[in-house]
Amino acid sequence: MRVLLKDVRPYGEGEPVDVLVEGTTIAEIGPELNADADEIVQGGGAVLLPGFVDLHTHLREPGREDAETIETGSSAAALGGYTAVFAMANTDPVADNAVIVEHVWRRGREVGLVDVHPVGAVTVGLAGEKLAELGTMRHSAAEVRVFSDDGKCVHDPLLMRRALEYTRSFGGLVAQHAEEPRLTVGAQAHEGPNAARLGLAGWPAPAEESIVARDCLLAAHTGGSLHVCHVSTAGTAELLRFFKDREAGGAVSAEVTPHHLLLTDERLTTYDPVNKVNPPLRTDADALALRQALADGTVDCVATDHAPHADQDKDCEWSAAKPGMLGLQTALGIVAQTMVRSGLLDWRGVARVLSERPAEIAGLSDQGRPVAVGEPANLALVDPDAEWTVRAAELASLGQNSPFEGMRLPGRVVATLLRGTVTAHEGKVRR
Ligand SMILES: NC(=O)N[C@@H](CC(=O)O)C(=O)O
Repeated sequence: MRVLLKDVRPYGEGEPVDVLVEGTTIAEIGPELNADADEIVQGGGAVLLPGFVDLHTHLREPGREDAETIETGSSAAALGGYTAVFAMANTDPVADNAVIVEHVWRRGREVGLVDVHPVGAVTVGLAGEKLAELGTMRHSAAEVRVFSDDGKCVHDPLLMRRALEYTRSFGGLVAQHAEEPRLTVGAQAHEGPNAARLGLAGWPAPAEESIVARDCLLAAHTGGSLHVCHVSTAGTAELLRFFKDREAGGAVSAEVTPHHLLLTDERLTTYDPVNKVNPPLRTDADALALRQALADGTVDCVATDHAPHADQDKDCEWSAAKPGMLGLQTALGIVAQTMVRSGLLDWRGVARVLSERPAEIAGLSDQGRPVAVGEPANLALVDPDAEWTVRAAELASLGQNSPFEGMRLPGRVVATLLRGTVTAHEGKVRR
């Protein structure tokens, strides 16, 4: 199979070139290639990037196939420019053993639109009491490297220490949902004037920051690898800056979500649960600090925390609604808007935060690679100028809980290629 990408600009730099993909790899790059191809994708000067890697996706299968399935979530991922996603473990049953992670991994392969890497739970049933069989999941067919109780915090410091020590022995990573549960009992919104005015119980910034500080100390002490999920406060960015500068032995990485880059708790006045998410939308100052931290590398990457929910879990009163937002098909647009249009990142920077760093953090050798001859053809082709309007009903996810409904976003994904095969083109998935 030969696919010819015409008139594309790798990393948005220089004059347009053609890129010939042969089999699974990039075979040739040059101006006006005259190659016989089975398929020609017209780029029209669009930006060619390495395919995106999402360290934080909820695919809901097994258990809540009314909200998302591995198939619908994979479609959303391909349409969003992703070539690999990490499926969080908070399914039902929980992905805390080899049988479940192998099921998720196999189903991802059957669908074939994106590499689905299951995340293993850190503790049995996400209960925070006993370590799950991390080594067994590591040595299963799914080869799990990333472990997380996301949705819940591993709040027992001794368990967290053991998880960091144990995963270190096989090059694994603990991705922490940083939320001190004693400080967020009943919490509904960012603790501040808006929550007070609206009568919503507050989720204070130190509930996140105290766990981040503790875990950075534990990572340094154990030499384990910590990844901080969905950083949401300016204070967390400051802590990461401090700990990353110290080079104290452990490896610390962090992600920010598109919604925390763009949205704030000003949106809560309508009490529309589409804006309910964990950690909560915070202040303007937090969002600006997070953009800065992403631009200067303090926060390594963007991860979606794509969290689809069925209508009955969102179309209800605020306190009963589940937290979470769709993210896979809008991530690029929001990064383009908040980071590229603002001048904080160029397209090489976008490749870093959406592809290269997440692939490195997760230890993927065939993703996040340069757009260059001989490299695997995992690619996202992006029209930087095309604006589009978000319509949740038109997104591939089963859940429709997008807070970006009706928004116009720049940066449209024209095509996605997974190992040389076009998985999405002009808004349609290829199966
Ligand atoms: N991020 C969210 O708001 N929701 C996540 C889990 C969680 O972190 O609560 C989900 O699984 O729905």
